[in-house]
Amino acid sequence: MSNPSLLILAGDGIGPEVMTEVKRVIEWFGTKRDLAFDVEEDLVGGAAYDKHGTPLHDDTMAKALKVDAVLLGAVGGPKYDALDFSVKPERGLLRLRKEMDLFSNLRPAQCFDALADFSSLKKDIVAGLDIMIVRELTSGVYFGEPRGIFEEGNERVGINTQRYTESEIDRVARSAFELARRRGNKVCSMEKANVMESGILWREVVQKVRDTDYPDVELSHMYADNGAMQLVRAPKQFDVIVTDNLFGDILSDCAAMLTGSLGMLPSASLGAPNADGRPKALYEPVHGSAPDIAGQGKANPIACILSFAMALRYSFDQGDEAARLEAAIEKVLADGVRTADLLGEEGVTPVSTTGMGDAILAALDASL
Ligand SMILES: NC(=O)c1ccc[n+]([C@@H]2O[C@H](COP(=O)([O-])OP(=O)(O)OC[C@H]3O[C@@H](n4cnc5c(N)ncnc54)[C@H](O)[C@@H]3O)[C@@H](O)[C@H]2O)c1
Ligand SMILES: CC(C)[C@H](C(=O)O)[C@@H](O)C(=O)O
Ligand SMILES: [Mg+2]
Repeated sequence: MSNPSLLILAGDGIGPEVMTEVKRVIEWFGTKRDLAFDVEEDLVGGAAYDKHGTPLHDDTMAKALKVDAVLLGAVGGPKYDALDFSVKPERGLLRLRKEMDLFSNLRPAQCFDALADFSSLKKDIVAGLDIMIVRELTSGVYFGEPRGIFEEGNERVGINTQRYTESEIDRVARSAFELARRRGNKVCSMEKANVMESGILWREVVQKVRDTDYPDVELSHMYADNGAMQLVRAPKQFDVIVTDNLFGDILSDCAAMLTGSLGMLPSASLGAPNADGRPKALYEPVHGSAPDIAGQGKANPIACILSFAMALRYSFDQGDEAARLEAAIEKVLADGVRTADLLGEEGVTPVSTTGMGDAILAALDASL
């Protein structure tokens, strides 16, 4: 049988730096756990624009549709700020999400014990935190039509459209309820049904899916602005949060900070299962290309490495190996190893991106 296939798209800024550490981890699983992957690499974002004049070449798109999973680093950067909107690096990522139909974006926020003191919130508010944000990823205001900048009278008007069909809401709600059943059995759905019709429909459909097929799962509804406040006030009240594309983007950055750093938060973007039961999937850290620290060896690779752990669990049915990798990261943090974004304690000297990779590989060796 051939090895499972991975397409690595490291992208821009710190993307290639953190992905270098992920590649070492992938090699480790191949040599030490007999879990080898066929890895192919390609360009996305600004890196693809520099070579091809487009943030995602059609050949790369075709490869992404063929492989078992895609791992992505990050896209974007100030060098590309002035580009036409249609070829901006971020469009490459949005095309991947849309054409792979990755409608369910899982963004866990877990607080590692060793970092509870480091969160901007008080320790008792975040210690033991384990929530999962399910963000709808292929619709809503990111993709709705009409959109654009138009002339209207003697001025211009910028338009984006929030649009959700019942089936789009239904499928992401199901993925949230399925996940909840494997966790704390609780879903909180967030929208703004008080001001948006799309929010009214969202609330109705989520409730119907629950009443019809998931009556055993506890469901609550919350306005997304209150949700943001509650995430900072008492985040442990949540188990699974399901929300739309834009609210999910914002709420997941907020949740990331509960865990100490944006450099800690992984994500999985999943589509419908193929014939073999494996979903179309793309794994990426929640953070961006961090232009302020790019090229300095300072980036925290943990979010990207944890994204590979999610790939092991959700694409390759290797939950035990994913847990091994997560435990190695937990051990490294408990031992006090810190990249610069995780500083806060007195007298700690930060390690580089590679230094963090070295420590994680050593902890993996020690796990054998
Ligand atoms: N999925 C993605 O590829 C993605 C996500 C968000 C932003 N972006 C893009 O990235 C560029 C920069 O955006 P931004 O500055 O708003 O967000 P960002 O996530 O790149 O950075 C925000 C802050 O967090 C820090 N940070 C982020 N990841 C880190 C890591 N791994 N280790 C240490 N510190 C880290 C950065 O140094 C910065 O101070 C923009 O072009 C944006 O569009 C891409
Ligand atoms: C880079 C950008 C397109 C992206 C988004 O807005 O979805 C990012 O912020 C994210 O959270 O993955
Ligand atoms: Mg974002």
